[in-house]
Amino acid sequence: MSKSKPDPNQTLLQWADERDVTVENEAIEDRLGHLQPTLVRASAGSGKTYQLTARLLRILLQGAAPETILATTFTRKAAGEILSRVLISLAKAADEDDDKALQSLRAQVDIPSLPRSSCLSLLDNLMRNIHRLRICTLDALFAQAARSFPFELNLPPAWRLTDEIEEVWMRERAIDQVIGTLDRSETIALLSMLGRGEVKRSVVRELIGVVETAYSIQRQAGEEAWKKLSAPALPENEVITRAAGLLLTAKPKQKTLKAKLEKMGDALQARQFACLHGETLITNIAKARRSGDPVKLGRSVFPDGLDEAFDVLFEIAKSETLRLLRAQNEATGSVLHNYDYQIDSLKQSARALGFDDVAIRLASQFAALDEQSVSSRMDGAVDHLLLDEFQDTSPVQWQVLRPLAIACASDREEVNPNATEEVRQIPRSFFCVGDTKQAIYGWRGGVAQIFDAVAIEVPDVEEKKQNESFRSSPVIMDGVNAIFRCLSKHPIVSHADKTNKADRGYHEAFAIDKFAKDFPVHVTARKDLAGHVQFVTSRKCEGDATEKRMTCFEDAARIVRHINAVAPNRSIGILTRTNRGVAEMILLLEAMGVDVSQEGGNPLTDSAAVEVILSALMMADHPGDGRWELHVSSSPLSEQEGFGPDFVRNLVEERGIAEAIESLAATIAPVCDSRDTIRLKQLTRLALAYQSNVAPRLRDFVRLVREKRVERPQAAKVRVMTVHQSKGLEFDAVVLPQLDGDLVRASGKPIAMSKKLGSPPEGLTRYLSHDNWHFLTPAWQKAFGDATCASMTEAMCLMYVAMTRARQGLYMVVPPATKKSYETKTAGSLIYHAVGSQEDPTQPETVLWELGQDDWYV
Ligand SMILES: Nc1ncnc2c1ncn2[C@@H]1O[C@H](COP(=O)(O)OP(=O)(O)OP(=O)(O)O)[C@@H](O)[C@H]1O
Repeated sequence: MSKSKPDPNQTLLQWADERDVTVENEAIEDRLGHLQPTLVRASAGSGKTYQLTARLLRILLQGAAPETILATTFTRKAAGEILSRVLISLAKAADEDDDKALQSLRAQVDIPSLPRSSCLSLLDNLMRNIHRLRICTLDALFAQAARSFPFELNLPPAWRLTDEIEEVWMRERAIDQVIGTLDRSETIALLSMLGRGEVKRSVVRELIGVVETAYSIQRQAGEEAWKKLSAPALPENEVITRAAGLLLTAKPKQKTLKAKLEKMGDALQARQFACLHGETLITNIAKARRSGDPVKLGRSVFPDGLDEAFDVLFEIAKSETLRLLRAQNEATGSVLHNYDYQIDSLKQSARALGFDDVAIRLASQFAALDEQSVSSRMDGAVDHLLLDEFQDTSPVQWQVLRPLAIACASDREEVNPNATEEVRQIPRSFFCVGDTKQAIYGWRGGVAQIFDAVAIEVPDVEEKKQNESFRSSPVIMDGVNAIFRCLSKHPIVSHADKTNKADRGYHEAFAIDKFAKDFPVHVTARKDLAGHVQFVTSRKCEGDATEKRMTCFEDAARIVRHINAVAPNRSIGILTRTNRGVAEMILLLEAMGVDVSQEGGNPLTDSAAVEVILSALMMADHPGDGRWELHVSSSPLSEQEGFGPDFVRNLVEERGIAEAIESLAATIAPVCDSRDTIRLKQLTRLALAYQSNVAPRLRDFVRLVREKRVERPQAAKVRVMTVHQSKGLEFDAVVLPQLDGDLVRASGKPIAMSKKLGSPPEGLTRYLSHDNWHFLTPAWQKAFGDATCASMTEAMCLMYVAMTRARQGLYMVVPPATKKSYETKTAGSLIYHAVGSQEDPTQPETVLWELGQDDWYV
């Protein structure tokens, strides 16, 4: 029977189904052959999601069953975006009236003869099996995988996942329990060790700091890793006495030298070494030993005969510094060990686990399993693995994914031995895409070099590069190239001491230089688009850093208001470094009358109506506290008969939190505007979800509402967010008002020493300020240097992500520099030197650099 025309008795889908199986699939398969394992290193806007979607569609068009495909990405939003792109492309291509869509799908999947009927039948198949197609975040995948290994992972029966609020709550309880295990003298000793000899913070704050920064890495490395950094013993007693004598009897001509030697000699004689911490003379001794020059103080050279005493001084300072660091490390390890026990017991008894818990348990389990067993137990066989945003994958996550990746990339000639009968036997495949220039989640454990691990560990991977943007105009690309390819012009790089690896500056310079040298020339397919790049100083401001920031924000807000007024349909993204910056910017824009929304949303407490309801709940929970009653008394709620703490408590007890809130909201609704009404509805929805908790308490719900961000249903054209939140998004114009903070800020994170990338660290230490790095062994100096390099690289990545969100307009506002040389370690200064601006950066309201035309939006 001819398959060229539909049988009137068949549905179009049945006809298409049959056609596919007999004719077109053969054509498609012939055309596709085996899919080579592929690793795509792609620049911003070059269509990573587009390519991943193309690969996914090709696999599906080849006839693979949806359940054999696993695609992962970084956020739920991105996962939703991929799925909707798959469905929309198919739906449009299946539409008989849309020839253009079919052509563009053919181009996307690289099958010029792709019949429309195949799109229709695949769409139909997918719609019926949508639940089988796994496009998810790594977190979701791991949670799902953990369900296949409940015994091996020692999971409590009927376990569930925690949310971020519950995690914080459990952490606080576990810290309380840790403190409960210590008596007063132990607490003081612990605090002193954690604070390296000083008690600066309360025990709770100190422990929260330790847990936040170090718990996750200790879980991978184990407590023993904190003992790897050793402290040398003090020189022998008589050696110290002799050195003290040499220092005290020396006769330099200059008074300053004499005073310094006496101070040092006295300290040695009295065995009081505390004054050696941060002592310039020690730094100068280290410098002289490196260069071979004599030891100096300022410009004055010490007399001969003191070298032995200087070496002893240095050794004492080294021993003291490393001894305190070692004690701090051991205290950190032991307190985290205690914390681990407490949090684990809490989670076991609540039968709850966080995403990190799941990933760590899986990683240790998977390390012991072979590829086939992992693949077969991952909730059904995975034949096709597609990894998006790969640069943000952590070493722990890669440990879990590696066996699957290797299984999918190997044996491509063979079909999966675990595949069921019904599943079409399609050769397996592996695809991975990401951009190391966008690795901005180092703090979560993401390591851009993981990318290189894929190239080495996955067999036969074909590497591809993609640096053509489908997003940005030529002007934006020229701007991005001009900045990032010339970063090394900054004095941080050109003046760096390239001989001193114990110097933080050396590693920072190295990172910037490498980023610039590795930066590929970006080109664009959007040659038709106009564009404008402008780098300006703000108005003059004599105030402190906060006032200077606010002046930049105000000037940035004016740029936004102008573009929004003349081109209201253009999308504008204002990207800040901090959450605080987001809140400040929103207030400013709202005060200027600009309709603005926040990415990720605000807590619902941005609505006065929600605040009133929360006060009513708090009033019921704390009847003795008059604040809540006072707040509620000025609202329509108080006009209800019998309204008071008992009224609300009874309402909640009888009808549950969600219904009680709905009822209270109904009373307020008549005086609410549409924005408040939407927020009230969202509050009710939040209460409905919260109600399913085991023991819902009013005050915990109020806390949840105050912390949880809820997006407005419709984003405004002007959106404010942090650079981190802007990842994956694009705007017609991007405004960057916060380019003057330190590029790298102290994170307090421990430093890890690892032999092999992706394997757990062998040694851990708390941070040591950079002027003490000369006391470290070369191996530890390297570990500190690598961490510095990683932080600086991440700062470059943040700049890159921010600038490449722009399609056509890019506006950067910095405060006027304090010196003409503008040699600060800030993004603004880097840009200034990279583009070779000849303008005076100390002048306010000055265009330091500009490309393109300012009427791009007409
Ligand atoms: N080959 C292509 N042909 C036409 N348009 C494309 C192509 N690839 C991507 N695009 C379009 O270019 C824009 C950027 O694509 P996409 O979001 O996939 O980039 P990306 O590489 O994921 O970007 P980023 O990493 O910066 O988030 C999108 O609007 C997309 O539809």
